[in-house]
Parts: sequence; C-alpha cells; structure tokens
Amino acid sequence: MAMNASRSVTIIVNPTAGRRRSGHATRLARILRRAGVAVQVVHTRDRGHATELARAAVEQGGCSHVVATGGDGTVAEVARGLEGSDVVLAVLPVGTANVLARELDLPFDEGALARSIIAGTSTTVWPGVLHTAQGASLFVQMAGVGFDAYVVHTVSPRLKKAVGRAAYVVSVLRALWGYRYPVLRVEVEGVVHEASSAIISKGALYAGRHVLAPASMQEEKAFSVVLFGSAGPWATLRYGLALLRGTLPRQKDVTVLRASTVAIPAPTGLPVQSDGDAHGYTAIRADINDQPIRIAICPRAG
Ligand SMILES: Nc1ncnc2c1ncn2[C@@H]1O[C@H](COP(=O)(O)OP(=O)(O)OP(=O)(O)O)[C@@H](O)[C@H]1O
Repeated sequence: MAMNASRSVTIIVNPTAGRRRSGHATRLARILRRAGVAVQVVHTRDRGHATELARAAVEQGGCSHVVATGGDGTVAEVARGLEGSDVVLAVLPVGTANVLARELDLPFDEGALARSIIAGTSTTVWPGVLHTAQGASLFVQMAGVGFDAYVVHTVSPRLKKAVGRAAYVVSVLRALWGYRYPVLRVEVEGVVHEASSAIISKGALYAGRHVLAPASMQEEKAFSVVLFGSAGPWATLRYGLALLRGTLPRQKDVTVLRASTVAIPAPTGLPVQSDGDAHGYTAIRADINDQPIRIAICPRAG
C-alpha cells in the first residue's frame, strides 16, 4: 500500500455522457483503492460543473490525478479546472465519440487506466483557447464554425442518448438542405482565407477514428486549420464520404494549414462548436494556451 501513498485521485463522472453509463467509474475506484490509492468519486450536476469539481480538487491539495469520466466535452471541462496546476488529467472514455482518447491511444478499460495512474506515466499536450463573446475557454481536440458546428447545435440530445453517434447522422441529413452555407472569413496567422466551414484542430482525428488532418498537433504549440472550400449539400456529402474513406485532407478543395492563431470575425452569429459541444456564436479567435496539460497514458511495455 505504501507504494501508492503519493497517489490521490478524484474521479469526476458525467452521468449524461455516452450510453454506457454506469459501473465504469465504480470499477476504476475499486481497482485503485485495492492498490492503496485514495479515491474520491463525484458526479456532475449540469454543464460546466466538471470544471468546478476539478478546480475544487486542485484547491484541496494533494491530488495527483483527476479522472474525466465522459466524452470529449467532459475532458475539456476538467482540463479547464486543472489549468495552471500540475495535476494529471486521466480519461475514462465513456462518451459518444471519445476522439481525444482515440487520438492519444488512451486506455479504454478501467484496469489499464488504473495501471497508468499508479505508474504515473503521462504525456504533455498543448490545448487551444477559444475566445468568444462569452469569454475564453480551453479546448483539447477541436473547435469549428460552419456545417459541423450547425450539426452540433441542432443534434437532438434525446436521440444522442438513445442511439449514440447515429443521432449525428439524422442531424447531418437534416442540415444538408437546411444549412445556408455562408462564406466564412478565416484569418490564419493574419492571412485572410474564405471557406464554407473551418475546423481548428489539435488532433488528426474527427468523430471517432476518421482522419481530418494529416498529423496530430497535440504535442505541439500549433493547430491544423482545415478549410472547406466548396459550399452546398453535394459538396458537403462529398466531404463526408471522403472523411469516411480517409481521403479528406487530399481533396482538392480542402486546405490544411498549420497555425497558432486563427480568427473567424465574420459573418457574426454563426454557431460554434468546441470539442463537440455547442459553444456560442461567431466572432471567434483561437490560440494556444500558454501552459500545457499532462494526460495519463499507458506505461510503455517492457
Ligand atoms: N450532469 C449533467 N447534466 C447534463 N449535462 C451535463 C452534465 N454533466 C456534464 N454535462 C454536459 O454533457 C455534455 C456532453 O458530455 P460529453 O461530451 O462528455 O459526452 P458525449 O457528448 O457523449 O461524448 P463525446 O463528446 O465524446 O461525443 C457536455 O456538454 C457537458 O457539459
């Protein structure tokens, strides 16, 4: 038991994330406690609460890890609460898409996650900061404006709970002919581009395991900015098929730029998504946070 006296873990559970709700956090807590780790399990009450709970765990002191039990939205909320501390963020991926967990090849089962917490192995990533009229907040995987943000804003939470990722298919089909595809003004490192949609991505993956950008920027102080040049339902369907086939970054009218500052000042009032959750409206600016976060990863074999 003395071996793990230095580990004290707070497990934050978003009970509304994904569909495989119950049991995961309890199992993780049981494994850790058996290994002599002090564990506290807390549940979120509403949107944003995970940030408060993570901040409280940091302020209490002595906490080595905070576990985000949920999807990418929960991970981002916990990351916001850990900002400025050296507490390691661990992810128990029970959300719908869990893109960050796939991107960083994080453990999906409780036993492997417990081993990584006990071993204390972590990687350093540089999150983005999204500035909107509501203020600044961290994102760990991506932020977007255009078609995908409209889909995120219009997806039915009820359907998402009932059928998981299939809810997005319904929302996409509705949005294809419902969205108006305005031309965005996207300023990448101060240079103006036009696009129908823009995704500012820390990672290479999108909506699960689909390839959005040629490389992950998680460990770099940079984003991949993916600009979609064509507008309308047929172009969007083509982008969707290319995403499924893994050929999206190679489409002639898709541009991927490397940048550390991006602004979308116009048009204003368009929906914005941050880590797969609705996050206000344009105008926006995104840059890299001035501090990294540490994320628990599996110990190397051997
Ligand atoms: N107790 C709660 N009640 C309602 N909403 C909550 C609660 N706790 C957190 N949330 C919100 O739930 C939303 C969805 O969470 P999350 O993104 O983790 O799951 P997901 O959407 O199923 O997974 P993914 O993002 O990987 O697709 C987040 O916006 C978060 O703010």
